[in-house]
Amino acid sequence: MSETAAWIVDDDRSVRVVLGAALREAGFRPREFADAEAALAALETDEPDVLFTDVRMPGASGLKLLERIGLREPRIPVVVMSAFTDVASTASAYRLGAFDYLPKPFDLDQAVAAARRAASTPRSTPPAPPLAAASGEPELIGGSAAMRELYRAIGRVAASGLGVLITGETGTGKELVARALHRESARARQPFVALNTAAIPAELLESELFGHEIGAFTGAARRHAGRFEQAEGGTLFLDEIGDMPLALQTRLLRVLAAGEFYRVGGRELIRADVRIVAATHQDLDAKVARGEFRADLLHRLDVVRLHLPALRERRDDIPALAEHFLGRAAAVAGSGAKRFSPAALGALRAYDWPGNVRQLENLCRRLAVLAPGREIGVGDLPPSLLADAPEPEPSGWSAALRAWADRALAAGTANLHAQALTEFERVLLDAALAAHRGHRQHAAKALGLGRNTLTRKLGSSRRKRPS
Ligand SMILES: Nc1ncnc2c1ncn2[C@@H]1O[C@H](COP(=O)(O)OP(=O)(O)OP(=O)(O)O)[C@@H](O)[C@H]1O
Repeated sequence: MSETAAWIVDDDRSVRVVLGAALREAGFRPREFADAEAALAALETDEPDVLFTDVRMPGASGLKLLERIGLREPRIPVVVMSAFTDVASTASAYRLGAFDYLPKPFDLDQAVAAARRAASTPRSTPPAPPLAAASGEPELIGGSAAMRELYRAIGRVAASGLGVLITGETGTGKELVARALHRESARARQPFVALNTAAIPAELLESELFGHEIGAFTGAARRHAGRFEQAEGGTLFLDEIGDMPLALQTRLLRVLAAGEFYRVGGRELIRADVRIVAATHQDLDAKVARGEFRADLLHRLDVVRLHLPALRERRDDIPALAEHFLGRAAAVAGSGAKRFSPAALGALRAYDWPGNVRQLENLCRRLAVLAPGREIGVGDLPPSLLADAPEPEPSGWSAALRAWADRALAAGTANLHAQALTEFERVLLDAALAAHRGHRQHAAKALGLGRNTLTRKLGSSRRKRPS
């Protein structure tokens, strides 16, 4: 590769050095800047083929830099790097014309791949105009890797205006994602209209979608604007699209293809400038195979697919969600601030949540009102939740232990057995004490040890603990 100039703007020297080295190795010519002002000054006389920028820096932020580059040299592809991976940050970067958004800490291969893509993409697309995001709606919560990836995808596709199909089990937040897609799109100031296909009787669905004229059918006493009309210029969210009857699927497909429709019983042709975001918890490909869903409609809706993982597949998000819902529910109920004990949070984390986030939210609402004390303990949780909790599997840590042992043996580490035992006890004792807020007697009981044994072990584990 001929030498392609890659600029790195980051106040963190270690990021500049590590990323610079990786880019150099990949054939780029890196140049480093500690702040946005220095990069802007350099732009007076030189120009990179790709520019990486951090967001939070002393002086002008990376987003400000992106905006200024957009005004001066809109063809320079800018890759934004940030630890802030929520939908709003990601989407505002894309709105300001970012070429890509890398969540920090990032993988160097990912960064190099982004640089290659940027350098080889024809530079003709001007950035989309900036747009103030509406707010006040519930924000998506969760910082697990799966959710961060989702925020990034939302940020990327929101502004594109493409049709999106959101898949995921019931209660995983599909409607919230649809709202975020709308909020971060150029249609944000137009209406967001939702229709749950499964909640409306099949015979009423057509007039719900397309509206009807007076007398179009028995009981149609007034002209009614359908959801398509209500959503004009904005986004129509079709939830549970898999439940749409075949005849209506055919009509929907025609409307989407033609961009216009008639109300039921109407003669006036109505324009449909609507972005469709559809959602389903069903396997639509299987429905297509069974002849229950039109393949051509699926292709039309499924331009981009966003999958929402089940809550049990991102257990790391459970404590933050639970605390958020509990705080909100307690405020609404006026029942005073409450919190979960660490052991209760552990139990919530272990449960499988077949109803996903909605089930967790409902439980928190109940607990905010019904749990007596300020701290919600394991005993306040419904027994069904505890009975279903799977026995934790030791296989996860035994694999990690094995990997550690293999490495330590290869490195010729001395006293392997003693080291492993010390660590084993330390982790167990710390976990039990944390779960019982430092109460030794309770922690000992939970571990199946006598109190004196626990105290002795604590003494020796503290002595052996590396400083
Ligand atoms: N990541 C999240 N952060 C905060 N709240 C969430 C999150 N995910 C879901 N919720 C909340 O959980 C509830 C269910 O979410 P939502 O209605 O979007 O799910 P859904 O997947 O559309 O469900 P269904 O398939 O049953 O229609 C809502 O009250 C929503 O606000």
